Amino acid sequence: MAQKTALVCKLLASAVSISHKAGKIIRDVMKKGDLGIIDKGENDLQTEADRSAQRCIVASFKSLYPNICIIAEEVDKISQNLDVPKDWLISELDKDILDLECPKSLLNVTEDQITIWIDPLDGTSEFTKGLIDHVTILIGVCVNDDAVAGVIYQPFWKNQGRALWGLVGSGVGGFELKEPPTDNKVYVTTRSHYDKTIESFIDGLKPCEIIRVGGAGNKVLYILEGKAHAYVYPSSGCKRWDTAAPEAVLRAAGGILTDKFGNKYSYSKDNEKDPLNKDGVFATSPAINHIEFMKLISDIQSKM
Ligand SMILES: Nc1ncnc2c1ncn2[C@@H]1O[C@H](COP(=O)(O)O)[C@@H](O)[C@H]1OP(=O)(O)O
Ligand SMILES: [Mg+2]
Repeated sequence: MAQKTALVCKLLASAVSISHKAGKIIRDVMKKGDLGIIDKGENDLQTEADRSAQRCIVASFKSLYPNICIIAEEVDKISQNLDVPKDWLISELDKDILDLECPKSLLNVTEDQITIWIDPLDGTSEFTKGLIDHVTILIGVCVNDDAVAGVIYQPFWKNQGRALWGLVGSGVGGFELKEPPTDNKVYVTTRSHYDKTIESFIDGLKPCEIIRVGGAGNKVLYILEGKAHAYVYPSSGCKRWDTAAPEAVLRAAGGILTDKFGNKYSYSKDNEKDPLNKDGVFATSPAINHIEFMKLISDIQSKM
């Protein structure tokens, strides 16, 4: 008898397929040239690409899994309109993901345990400035408190886009996992939310190389592709939809993401009303001892 596909694997297979369509929607908005920028508040923008990509992703998930809790970044009326063109409703399941063996611990997960956190366009500030390589689509599948599966989709990778995925207990795919250099330490941090607090942290980390780029998904990709040892963001501002998918892919690769005290964020649906990662984001490569790294962070904090 054919084995039933586990729910988490099905959700990841959907996420990969849906991300390809949302990526095409984002590329089309960019091609059209009118981004329809709205300022949501201090240093927090939204464009037609954010709105349309979210509508595609949420409408597709809702039509396939009507009972699963979905939390997406954009909360305005347009973004919440799920009456989308028919070809925006993606029901295919990515075949490579369906071929994966689901880790034992995730085999019996039920719909009520799941929360899907969605950032339809991470790196909006960079997108509006034409820094399209910083942009990603983030879809994180969480079971109770934990981010267990995720897709980081780069819509502008080689002009066609690619989906990078991870499943905790199984592995990662869609890219080549690389180790960071063994000589000097490289840290990646914010481009658009840089301030005095971050500058002091960075000063405490020296000697090192600092790379400033946009997007939480993009920064975790720097780690996964061996271009950085850690992602350092000591301030508030990033939300659970920014970190759910990146954390899942990073964990699947053997890395860790926590707040500045070394504590994990919870991705349960209870966080819907307060999704802020208020104690920052510190993510490390599988090649780095996260506990040792957080001791260094704690020393820097005590001196500030
Ligand atoms: N102060 C903030 N206000 C709004 N969004 C923030 C803030 N800080 C971080 N973010 C979100 O976290 C991501 C990573 O931050 P940064 O690039 O500054 O390191 C950003 O791309 C942005 O997501 P988004 O672009 O989806 O709004
Ligand atoms: Mg974001």
